[in-house]
Amino acid sequence: MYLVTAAEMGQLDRLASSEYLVPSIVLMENAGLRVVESIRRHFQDRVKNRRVLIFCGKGNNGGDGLVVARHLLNQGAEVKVFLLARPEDLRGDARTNLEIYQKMGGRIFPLLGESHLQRADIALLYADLVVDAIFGTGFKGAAMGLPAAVITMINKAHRDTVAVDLPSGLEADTGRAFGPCIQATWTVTFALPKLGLVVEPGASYTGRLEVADIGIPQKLIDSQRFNLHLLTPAWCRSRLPKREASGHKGLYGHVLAVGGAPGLTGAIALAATAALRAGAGLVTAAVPRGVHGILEMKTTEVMTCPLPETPGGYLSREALDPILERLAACDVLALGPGLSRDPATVELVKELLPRLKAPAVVDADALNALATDTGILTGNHGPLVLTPHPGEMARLVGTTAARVQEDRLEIARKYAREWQVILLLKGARTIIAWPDGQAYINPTGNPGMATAGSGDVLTGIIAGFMAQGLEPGVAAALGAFLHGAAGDEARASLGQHALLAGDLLNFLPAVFRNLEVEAGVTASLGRD
Ligand SMILES: NC(=O)C1=CN([C@@H]2O[C@H](COP(=O)(O)OP(=O)(O)OC[C@H]3O[C@@H](n4cnc5c(N)ncnc54)[C@H](O)[C@@H]3O)[C@@H](O)[C@H]2O)[C@@H](O)CC1
Ligand SMILES: [K+]
Repeated sequence: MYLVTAAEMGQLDRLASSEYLVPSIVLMENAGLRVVESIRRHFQDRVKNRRVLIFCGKGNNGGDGLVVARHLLNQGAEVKVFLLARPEDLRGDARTNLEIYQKMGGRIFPLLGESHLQRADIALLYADLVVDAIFGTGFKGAAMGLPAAVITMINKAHRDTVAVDLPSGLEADTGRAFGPCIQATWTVTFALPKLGLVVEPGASYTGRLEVADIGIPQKLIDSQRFNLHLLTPAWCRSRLPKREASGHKGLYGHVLAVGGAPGLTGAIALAATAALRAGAGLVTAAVPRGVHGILEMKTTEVMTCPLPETPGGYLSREALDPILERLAACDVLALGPGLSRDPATVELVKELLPRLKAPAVVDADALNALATDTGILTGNHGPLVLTPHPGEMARLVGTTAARVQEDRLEIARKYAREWQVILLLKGARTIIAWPDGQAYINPTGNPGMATAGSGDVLTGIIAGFMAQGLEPGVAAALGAFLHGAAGDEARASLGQHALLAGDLLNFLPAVFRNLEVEAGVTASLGRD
């Protein structure tokens, strides 16, 4: 599903009216109606006598709020509209909707100064629901003065709150809030999700996200060349590798996982097992000779291969040829889990990568090895998926993790293009940037997954998908979604504090099953 900026959404709204002759007031009516339907679901269809407070700004977001007010009034709710503008300041469709509402006897309370706040504050004590229609995509910068005071007052009241299109105070394009911002219980956004709703901290202000169809012609949406996407269950389902009725393990690819070091065999065991869980037919884990026996004990379905090691037990430069030989019989390399930063191993990685023909997933200490010479990435190389966390990304590009976090999307996109790799930048709302400029944002996952070994599982899943023939970019996106979804399943059963990376392996089957059998999971996300 496309993710859009405020300007892109505005352009769609305008083209719907100018090219397809959909009157803008029809779009506003549809927007308001979708919010009313969502509110009805919230109240299990019992809206009569519900006390609903609707806070409206002077723009079209406020206009949507007035449509909501009219329909809820018709349906017997006790509606109060607090208007953060003088009625005569409203223009166009918003003004029309204000006038209709007033003609129906709807009540408007002005919120124009400090002296008006108290009435709203008291009403909030008794409210069953707050509708936030103060600012939408037209908002920029920080809420200050009276709107800031109103937003703070609403948040302090801790009432169920539905945000219309966006939580007020949030910037649609950045997901940042430079002043107070509505903490929504849920948000009904129109036509397509806005970027700021799905990246942090915006996603936390947004609450549960619903995407509502307001009648923008699908043909118009399809004709746009947006290059930012939100991963959805429907997208993932349609890209799951197929299993043939007559299939055998040779059909589903062979992953070679290279990594491991003394004290770090768990990482490679997790990655290798995850590749099998993702459906790879065969997985071989190749590790330093000294820890080979340990890996044999830890894993059952995984094949293992001992490699030359340094006196300290780390992979040595002599492992290069055996790895290349093994790889000739494999479809994909997963490089990095538990590899260590021993200088000999770093040299091995730097010699190995330029010689790869098979596609590879490069993670953990293999990324740290690359950080010592990113010339490998700017030169000729085979298909690569890099899976850095912000710290590893910072080392790769010579900056700090904080700077990477400030500009996650642009940094991921820039280096995916520059290095011609699939760049999966981990963190809350993982980004998967493709070299052609397309980028995907993953909505699954939770803080319980910030635990040792979680990244190794992701590496294995992606490699497992690549082994089954998926394009590296699709494998990375699908892998991120399923990995996060397994974490969400694990949290639902175990809570987030006790979650272990190994639990992700155990919950992956449920995630696959849900994707395979659950049609229509995306209903709440609208059209794909
Ligand atoms: N045809 C359309 O354009 C449609 C628009 N819709 C709604 O319209 C919204 C966009 O409407 P608008 O473009 O009128 O803008 P908004 O209603 O989002 O609000 C913009 C108003 O806030 C002011 N503002 C911006 N930043 C501010 C700040 N930091 N502090 C104080 N005031 C600030 C602006 O000057 C403007 O008056 C969407 O979010 C959506 O809810 C829907 O009705 C669907 C159709
Ligand atoms: K809003």
